[in-house]
Amino acid sequence: MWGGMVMFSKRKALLAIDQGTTSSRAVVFTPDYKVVATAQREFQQIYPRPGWVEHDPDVIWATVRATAREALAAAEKAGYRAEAIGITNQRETTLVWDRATGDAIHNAIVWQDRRTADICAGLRDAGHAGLVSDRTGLVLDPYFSATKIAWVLDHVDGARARAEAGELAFGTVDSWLIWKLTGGALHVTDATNASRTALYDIAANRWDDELLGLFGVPAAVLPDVRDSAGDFGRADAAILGRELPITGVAGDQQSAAIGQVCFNPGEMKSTYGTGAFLLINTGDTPVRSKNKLLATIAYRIDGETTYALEGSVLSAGATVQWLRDGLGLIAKASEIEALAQSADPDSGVYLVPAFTGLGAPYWDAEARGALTGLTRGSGRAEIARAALDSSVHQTCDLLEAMAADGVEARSLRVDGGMARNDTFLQRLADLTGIETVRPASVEATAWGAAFLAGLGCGLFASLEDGRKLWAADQSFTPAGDPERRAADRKGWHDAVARVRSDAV
Ligand SMILES: Nc1ncnc2c1ncn2[C@@H]1O[C@H](COP(=O)(O)OP(=O)(O)O)[C@@H](O)[C@H]1O
Ligand SMILES: O=P(O)(O)OC[C@H](O)CO
Repeated sequence: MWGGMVMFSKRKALLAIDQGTTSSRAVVFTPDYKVVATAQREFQQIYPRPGWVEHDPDVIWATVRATAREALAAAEKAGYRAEAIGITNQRETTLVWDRATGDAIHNAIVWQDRRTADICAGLRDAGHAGLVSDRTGLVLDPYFSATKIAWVLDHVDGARARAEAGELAFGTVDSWLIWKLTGGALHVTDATNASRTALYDIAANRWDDELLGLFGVPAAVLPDVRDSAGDFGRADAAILGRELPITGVAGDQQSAAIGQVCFNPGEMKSTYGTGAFLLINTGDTPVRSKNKLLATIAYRIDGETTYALEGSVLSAGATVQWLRDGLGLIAKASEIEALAQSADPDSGVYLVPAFTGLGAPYWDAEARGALTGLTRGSGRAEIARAALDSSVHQTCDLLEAMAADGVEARSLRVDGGMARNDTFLQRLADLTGIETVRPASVEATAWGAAFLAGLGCGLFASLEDGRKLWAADQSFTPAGDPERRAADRKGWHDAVARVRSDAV
């Protein structure tokens, strides 16, 4: 007791920084997965040309710093003190900065950006797709960082020469944030983020010289790759108010898979945010898909790599946003549920949301969206239902591709903004024929990073500590008529066939 004041020690907590495509969030968790404080800032999307998507690197950093400070302060007020930071991030998004000044030399080129579609097509035509998929588990598509890095080096005056001279650094958003948080002390990333660059040999766990040559990326720009839990330096006291170790890092979809405790082969999650990303744990070996799914690193802990097979859908929640912002059919995303329920279930209307092309299993960067099957009886409700169904059908496409690769799942754990929508989840169970489970907490992505940070700083001993903390909220059991399902799937495939860039 000093001066009449009783000093209580604060309870331990973990700060997750979740830097997403549309917003930056900070969440402070207790070690038993309770949310103590959150802060969130949306930021501007920059669309310089059709198919191009950029973010301002300084805005990414400013929103992360502001939300982290706000969440830490709120947690302190509530009696909690963060012990460590975990970072999770939109993946593939590419930044290049000047090592001397710490300033980015170009806007971040976002994963959705298609500006390098021609470069990818050229490399495919020249027969390089096999090398890329063998080494990286990825397909040759503008989605991944490699061609975006080369684009920046070739379009900013003098950048290529400066990169070769070691003056520039490349990073995905995690690297950029660690660089900023540590005051430029560390240029690092984790294995999950490295596995999304198309420059990383996922089996050998190293940057690949042949790929660096193929894509024209100088090795001097690359970050050091670390385990997903461990030492990522210390956030400078001047930035967050006090020094804090960064001890966990993973790309956001891998982080969600960790938060959803997909630790055994066959355990699967699907996150429905802007896009939708389905990851199934495939154990200690990457599964080489014959159906254009991605083999990726799920996490690397204590030097042991666990792999996942991933299906990436480019537009899921973004389709709901388009109904809200583009068409004005709804005022809020949540209104889509009631509207879709009022639709004629046999309307035959399909929406193919190929706004930025189609992801897995099509990988058609040039495809563009369509609404098909319209009649005079089709209205707002039918379009809303078709919009929700487009995420259901795209999930079915992924599961069918996985099954064709010999990877089957028994149940699907869902999270992300759209997972609040019960109508959507019931349709998902009905059309996939798989039990669909929503966990008690929808914070899987942020929790995954907090959990990794807890592992990295010794608050947790092993992954099994995470499993004990996961609980289900609601299960959606498949129902519905198989004939209607088959007709629905056929209707979807017909609609997709019409938008394919190679369709005749
Ligand atoms: N009730 C709902 N039904 C359908 N979609 C929803 C609902 N609530 C939110 N969404 C969609 O979920 C997305 C937001 O999810 P979130 O996980 O926060 O995304 P991200 O991390 O990609 O920014 C938005 O695209 C929004 O349109
Ligand atoms: O920011 P999100 O949640 O839309 O996730 C983006 C993915 O990481 C892109 O690969």
